[in-house]
Amino acid sequence: MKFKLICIGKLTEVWQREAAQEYAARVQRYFPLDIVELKEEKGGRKGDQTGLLKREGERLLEKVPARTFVIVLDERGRNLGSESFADLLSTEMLHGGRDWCLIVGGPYGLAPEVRKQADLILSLSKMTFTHQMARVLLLEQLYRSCTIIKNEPYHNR
Ligand SMILES: C[S@@+](CC[C@H](N)C(=O)[O-])C[C@H]1O[C@@H](n2cnc3c(N)ncnc32)[C@H](O)[C@@H]1O
Repeated sequence: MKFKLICIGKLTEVWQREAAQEYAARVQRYFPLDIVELKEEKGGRKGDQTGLLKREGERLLEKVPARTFVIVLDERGRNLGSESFADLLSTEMLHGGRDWCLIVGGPYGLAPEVRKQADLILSLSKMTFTHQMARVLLLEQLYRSCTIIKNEPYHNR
């Protein structure tokens, strides 16, 4: 089993890159993780956000491997506790056998066409985070799930 994380936009600050690298390295102790960073489309401030999201979405969907379990990150999605998220991962490992493809949108979110491809639309909170923060939080939750599955002390349950 492996993870592919597809993100729109860069981590602009050093502290964001360091946090993402730290948690990505921790996840990789358990599973291979490929992070693909796609360029943001320009022009959102001029008002054509629908067109921008559509173009971003088309590029993004080209990177989604076939037969993966697709998790789209969106604040309007399903809220899962960390242990439920870990259960989902463990069930997929034991019975599903599919790799996971996780998608974080850009500053203007994600096109409906991307959400339609989701097996799960996952919310980290009802609050909105920057795409950079969402990436870091997701990586931390992936790492946390790995430690929960292995019954390691990080989660302190
Ligand atoms: C700044 S947010 C986009 C906000 C945009 N206005 C929207 O309505 O989706 C950038 C990306 O970060 C992720 N994100 C931000 N907050 C999130 C949350 N609470 N739960 C899950 N993903 C979130 C999503 O993938 C989102 O597309």
